[in-house]
Amino acid sequence: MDKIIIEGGKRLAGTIPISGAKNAALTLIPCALLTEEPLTLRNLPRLADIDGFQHLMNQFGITTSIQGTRPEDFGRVMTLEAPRITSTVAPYELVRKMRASILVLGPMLARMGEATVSLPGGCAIGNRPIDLHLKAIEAFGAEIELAQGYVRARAPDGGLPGGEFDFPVVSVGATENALMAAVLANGTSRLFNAAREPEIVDLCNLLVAMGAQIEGIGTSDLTIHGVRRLHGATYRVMADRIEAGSYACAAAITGGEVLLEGAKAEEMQATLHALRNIGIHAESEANGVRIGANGRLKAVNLSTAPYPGLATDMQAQLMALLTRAEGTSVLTETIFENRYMHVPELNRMGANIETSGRTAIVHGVERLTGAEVMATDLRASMSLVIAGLAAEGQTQVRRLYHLDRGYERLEEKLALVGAQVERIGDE
Ligand SMILES: CC(=O)N[C@H]1[C@@H](OP(=O)(O)OP(=O)(O)OC[C@H]2O[C@@H](n3ccc(=O)[nH]c3=O)[C@H](O)[C@@H]2O)O[C@H](CO)[C@@H](O)[C@@H]1O
Ligand SMILES: C=C(OP(=O)(O)O)C(=O)O
Repeated sequence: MDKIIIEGGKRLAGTIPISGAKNAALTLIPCALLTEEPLTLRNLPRLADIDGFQHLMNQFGITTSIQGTRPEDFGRVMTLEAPRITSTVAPYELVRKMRASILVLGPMLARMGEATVSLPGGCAIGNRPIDLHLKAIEAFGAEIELAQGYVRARAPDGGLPGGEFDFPVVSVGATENALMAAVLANGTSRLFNAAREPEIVDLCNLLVAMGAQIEGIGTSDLTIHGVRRLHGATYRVMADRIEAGSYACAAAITGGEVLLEGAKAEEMQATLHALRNIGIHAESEANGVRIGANGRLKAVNLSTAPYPGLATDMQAQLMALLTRAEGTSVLTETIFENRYMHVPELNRMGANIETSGRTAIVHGVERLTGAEVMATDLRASMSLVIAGLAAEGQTQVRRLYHLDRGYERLEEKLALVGAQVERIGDE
């Protein structure tokens, strides 16, 4: 299994190109199910999750072609074309590897009047149910059946009528599924307390480019007037605000200065606000966001929340940064119940963190020391890389398949700004 070896203590300086957003790409790709015409997505990140989603789309009879396969290219262009759907089943084998597969439920149902998708199951960061995905499309007129680990959704003859749903909890994925189900409904649908994440805005913008009629984009109340058909489009995936925030933490913990090229400050305000409170300079520039640190870090209290609050996907990376701050920080994770798996590993590197339920208390330490570490989820793995960049000596991060789900060519990007980092296969 591959591992990354980091020699800590190098100050990061220079420019890091920010890739297209994984979490946007994973909801834009299933939009290809909504039209017979080609959908071309530009700036797709090269990630294991994108490859997995491509396989899933192929399973439905959708053809996919990719440009930009030169090793030196960041980002790719994928054209998906679905003149005919040959299967409406998303099998366990593919869904198991990638939770976001559930996002085919809404568009498949909208196009074909039925969809059968394996239940994704729990995962490392928490239980992650899909009840709200199902309730929202039920409210639009679908019949749902659960059997043998699969969810089967059917629309009445003539298609989904559309309807209203008020989310009791803000859910990014359920909002996305509901939107993709509603765009081809016979009537008007309304979503209340919908998620407002920039990735949802990106999805709405693509759907509108395909001919959908959506009001309230960027707010928590969305009105979707169903249309008879959608057409193809060419669309550029938004920049990855979580990748950008992760590299901001990496630069900050080394006292470095980097330009996060392509990052959009307005989409990562909560992260930039947290960084400024920690004592980091963060400025928006024409072609990205500039991060500068002078080495001194201040403790802060942070709590995750749905957008525009602080993203849960930034919690682990900010915690790694705060291990080196002066004083004690308190972090509260309000979105997922089990998202502190990086804590024991960070403590093995010399951090001093205690957890109690959803709270983590981070007592800043003078120094971190390199260690062999591994984590069980994507952002937790990144937090170990960040700690490793500041640690004395060598850190080895294992189980890279987590990082490969969400960070395009991590070691190359870090090397660009002066990190001493190498990926090796040890088997
Ligand atoms: C591919 C993708 O975009 N993943 C992101 C998406 O995940 P995902 O869409 O899975 O996360 P949700 O926004 O749905 O989850 C938010 C909360 O709602 C709960 N919930 C969700 C659905 C449901 O049917 N019932 C329910 O109770 C979850 O357990 C969680 O406590 O948003 C999360 C929250 O910003 C991010 O951490 C993930 O990176
Ligand atoms: C939790 C994440 O992703 P996913 O929902 O794909 O597991 C993430 O991006 O941090």
